[in-house]
Parts: sequence; structure tokens; C-alpha cells
Amino acid sequence: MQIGLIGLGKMGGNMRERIRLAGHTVVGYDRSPDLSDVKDLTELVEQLQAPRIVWVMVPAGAATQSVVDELGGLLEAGDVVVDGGNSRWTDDEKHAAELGAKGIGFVDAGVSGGVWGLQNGYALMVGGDKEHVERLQPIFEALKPEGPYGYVHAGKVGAGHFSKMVHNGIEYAMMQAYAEGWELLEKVDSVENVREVYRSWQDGTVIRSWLLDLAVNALDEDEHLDKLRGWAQDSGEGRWTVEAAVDHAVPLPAITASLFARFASRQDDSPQMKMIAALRNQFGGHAVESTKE
Ligand SMILES: NC(=O)c1ccc[n+]([C@@H]2O[C@H](COP(=O)([O-])OP(=O)(O)OC[C@H]3O[C@@H](n4cnc5c(N)ncnc54)[C@H](O)[C@@H]3O)[C@@H](O)[C@H]2O)c1
Ligand SMILES: O=C(O)[C@H](O)[C@@H](O)[C@H](O)[C@H](O)COP(=O)(O)O
Repeated sequence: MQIGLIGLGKMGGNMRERIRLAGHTVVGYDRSPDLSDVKDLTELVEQLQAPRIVWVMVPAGAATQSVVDELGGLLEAGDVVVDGGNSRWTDDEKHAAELGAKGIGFVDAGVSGGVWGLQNGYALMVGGDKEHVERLQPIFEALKPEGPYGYVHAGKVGAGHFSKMVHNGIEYAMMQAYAEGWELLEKVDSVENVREVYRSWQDGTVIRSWLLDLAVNALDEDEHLDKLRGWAQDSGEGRWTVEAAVDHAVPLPAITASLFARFASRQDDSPQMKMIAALRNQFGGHAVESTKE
């Protein structure tokens, strides 16, 4: 089978290799010429036989929108576009409608597995019409992990990215729980080897998981994480999960708190805690600390 793949960074680069290893032909395009097989999207489309499949693996938002717009002008009826980036699920219906007006199919695929995907396979959460999803099966088979799980056709257009978004919300809360437990263990003098406690949990415990394995990897590289600043970015999925929860009045205390913990990590000082300190001082004369000159 032939496929065009746009975006050959940390994800797309390895996905190209995994699809090729499964015996398919991949024509890759990246705006960075060092990574690209072709000079532009026109050449990518020309090199594929109709009906074409083109997988988009670029940053969500403006980059994905511009690629989808350009593809809309280059592809023809019968072709299918797959968005494998971490796009907001509400973008999918728009993209499906824009492309659908030209007879071009659209499938959204939430992809999980990060930089380990080449080796372990990529878990796929797919949304779209059955006929389009079925056409993509050989590519999904090439990308997914071996074994019975790691792939789902979750529902209509948008269902793949919505499922991936919830997956990432869970990822936030799980990481936060491992992080909080680690900080508490590090604080207590009687626990002399926190890393070995974490390592021991990898087998037999209720909380064993791949994230726990990765936490042990990180502690093996830097036992007390001394080389890192306590600063964490977020790229949207956590926020969208919380927004969806508000829309549907679903309580998500753990996921919401883990998102807010990341915001707090990016502050050098806490303006709201200044207000707490000021109020405690106002009503109770409690001690405050001054900023250092
Ligand atoms: N890194 C992960 O763990 C991970 C996991 C699952 C999904 N994703 C999602 O996959 C997508 C790609 O992530 P990544 O980690 O590979 O990012 P990346 O920054 O490593 O790679 C993105 C690539 O897209 C290229 N690009 C950007 N705009 C382009 C355009 N208009 N035309 C052609 N190429 C363009 C860049 O040059 C770059 O090589 C994102 O939507 C991301 O959220 C990432
Ligand atoms: O399942 C995965 O492979 C990851 O969730 C992946 O999608 C990525 O690493 C996130 O985009 C990070 O998201 P934040 O930047 O929001 O932490």
C-alpha cells in the first residue's frame, strides 16, 4: 500500500520507518528539507496513485489547519486525509466538512506511544466513517502494537481525538500521583532509598504501569532529579479534557488538579499565595515573609 505522510518529527519520522518496515511505500514531506522525501505537498500528491491516503502528523492547531487547507486544494474526490496529531476533537468535524465538500474523506486518529512507538507500536484511537477507516486498515495494522489491543475504531469523526484527549487527561492525573508520592517519600528520613521503592513497585503491585517503569528509568538517570527544574509545559489535551468536563457537568477533580499543578509549576512565586499570606496577616496577625531585595 502507498501512503503520504506529512510531518516527520519525533512521531512522523519513526512512523514512516515502522510503516516501511511493514512493506508499504511511504512518501514523506516535512517543511524541513533534511527530513523530507519530496520538495513540497504538490510533489507528494503527484507521487501517490489515486485514490490516495495522506496522514498528517504536524503540531495541532495552525500547522494542521494549513496542511489540511493545502491538501484540500491538491487532493481529489475519493482520497482520504488522516489527522494523527493531537488535534482538538472540535477541529475534526470542521476538517471533515471542508474536505467532504470536495468528496475527500477524513479520519481522526489519536496516536499514543511517543518516541517508543517505533519499537513498541503506536496505540490508535480512530474516528470516522467505516468505509474510510476500513481502507486504512493495512496502515493501522503496521502502526499498532502487536497483540489484540492498541487499536479502536471509537466512533464517528472526532471520536478518535476525543478518546485520545481523555487518555491524556488520565495520563496527567497518573503522572501527578506518581510525582506526589515520590516527593513525599523523598521527604521522610526513614525511607533511605526511594528509587528502590519505586523499582520494587514495578512487579506485583496494584500501581505497576508503564508510567511507573518510565519513572524508574528517569530515577536511574538522575536519582533525585537534581538536574531538572520543577517546570512542566502542557500542550492542550489536559485543558480540553477539563473544558469538556465542564460542558458535560462531569466532575474531574484529579485531572483538573493535575492540570493546575502544571500551571503552578511555571510560576516563580505565587501571586495567590501572597493574597493568602496578606489576609492571614490582616485577620490574625499571622507572620508573613517579605520578598528579598
Ligand atoms: N511527541 C509525542 O509524544 C506525541 C505523541 C502522540 C501525538 N503527538 C502529536 O503528533 C504531532 C507531531 O508531534 P511530534 O512530537 O512529532 O512533533 P515534532 O515537533 O517533533 O515534529 C513536527 C514536525 O512537523 C513539521 N511541520 C510543522 N509544520 C509543518 C507544515 N506546515 N508542513 C510540513 N511539516 C510541518 C516540523 O518541521 C516537524 O518536523 C503533534 O500533533 C503532537 O501533538 C505527539
Ligand atoms: O500518548 C502519548 O503518546 C502522549 O500523551 C503524547 O500524546 C504526548 O507526549 C502528549 O502530547 C504530551 O502532552 P502534554 O504536552 O499536554 O503533556
